[in-house]
Amino acid sequence: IIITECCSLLGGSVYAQEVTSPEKKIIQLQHGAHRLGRRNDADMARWRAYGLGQFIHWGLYSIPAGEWNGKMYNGAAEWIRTWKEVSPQAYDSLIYRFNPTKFNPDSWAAVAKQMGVKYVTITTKHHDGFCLWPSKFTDFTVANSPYKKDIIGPLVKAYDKQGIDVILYFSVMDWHNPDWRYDIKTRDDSIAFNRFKQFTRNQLLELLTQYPSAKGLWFDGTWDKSWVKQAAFADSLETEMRKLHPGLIIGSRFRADEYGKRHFDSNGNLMGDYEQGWERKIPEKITDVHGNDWDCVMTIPENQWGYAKTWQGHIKTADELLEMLAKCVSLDGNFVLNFGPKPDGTLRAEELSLAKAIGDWMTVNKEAIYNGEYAGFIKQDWGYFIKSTASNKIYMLVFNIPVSGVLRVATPSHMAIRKAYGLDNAASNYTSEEIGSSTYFIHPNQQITPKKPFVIVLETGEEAKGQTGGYEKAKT
Ligand SMILES: C[C@@H]1O/C(=N\OC(=O)Nc2ccccc2)[C@@H](O)[C@H](O)[C@@H]1O
Repeated sequence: IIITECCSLLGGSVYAQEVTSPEKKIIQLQHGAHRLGRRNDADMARWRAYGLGQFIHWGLYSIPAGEWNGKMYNGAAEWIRTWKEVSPQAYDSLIYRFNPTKFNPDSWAAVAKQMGVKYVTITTKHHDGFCLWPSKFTDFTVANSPYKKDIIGPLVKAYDKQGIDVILYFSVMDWHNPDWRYDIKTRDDSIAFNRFKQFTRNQLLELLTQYPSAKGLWFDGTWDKSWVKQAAFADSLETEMRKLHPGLIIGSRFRADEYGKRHFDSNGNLMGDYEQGWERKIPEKITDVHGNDWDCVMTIPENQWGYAKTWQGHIKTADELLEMLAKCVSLDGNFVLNFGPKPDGTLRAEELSLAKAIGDWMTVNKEAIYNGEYAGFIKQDWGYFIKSTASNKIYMLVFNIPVSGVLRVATPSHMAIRKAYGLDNAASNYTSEEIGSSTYFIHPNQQITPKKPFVIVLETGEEAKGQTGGYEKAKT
């Protein structure tokens, strides 16, 4: 600044010096990310190709369903135990009312199959500590409910039978366990929490041993200081789980590094195999995901994961959810839609109807979603581009037709469009017109008045050498 000031006083001018930022100091970490960049093994490639997933939140919270003593809880139904109107003991006594007589995992898996999901994430234990499997490490499980039987095993079996992979959701935070602590302040806290850490390790190894076909673990309830301070323990537990279950997929929410950094370590590197930060939100552009794999988990109402008697506010439509799905896959992510089954084991009508609508669309358009990845095309207002790692085709997922009726496409340079046709039926074809360098209009050959989002397939190829089409860049 001084130089600039002197020069300006002398009437000179100082061009901005290219200030090279000092080399970013790498912090030596024992418990940070153990891998840079994406996992490139077959198990992760399978996860990357899913596109569409189902989340299931089911447990004791499904019984009150957001209502207690006739009053409605205005938070997320699965958090009702924390409501000041609810005594923890009274909530925990719900175990004696858990008896989903109409639970039929095959019917859930059939709904998921028709919907077109490739994987399901199911709550084995949510924050309330109630286990949907007969864990040997606590009495607070289905085994001691009127239902008595294991829920997770039959669910895993039913979904595996449909060819839908299973990821097990596990909450580290466990409100029922007396050794759970939000922070470690005293020696007694530390003694109790050490017991809790062993309990957590025992349950996780138990789940991986009982349900070996599970492809991954979706961790939650890991944001409190007590767990954030367990960098070394969590790191060695993650290593132990991966050794017990080669290929296991674990997201960025499980553990913090030794400086308490979560999701991304102190050097900005992703912890775990994919970013788990997109809860009820979707990245806007590809740079928001930093080249990582990621999933977006989404509720149908604003914020209800467990079954809630009445849904407040806006309930997302099938078209909204399809657009979220398209946006996620177009930005290299998976879209995971949540279902909150009723206490009797049935699914609510609104969820069944949305699953059907999404499934009907997926039946026609699934090749644009499965194996989808970022296409590298400039985003256009009419919708989303997805490139298929399987077909190598480019898919245009159209949600907003311009008044001109013509869809603009700017291809990565030197890529020409050879052919364009509708996925709904190849007869609905389109003509591509080159209007500029690597820029095209896609003209429908007939009036398109679709009622649903639709997909145009682009077959592309290398522009002939030297074919500049006479488009000279302006000299500025
Ligand atoms: C999928 C959801 O995951 C949760 N929480 O996720 C969070 O990401 N919580 C959060 C996010 C930012 C800061 C602190 C907590 C749970 O509390 C909720 O009941 C549901 O299971």
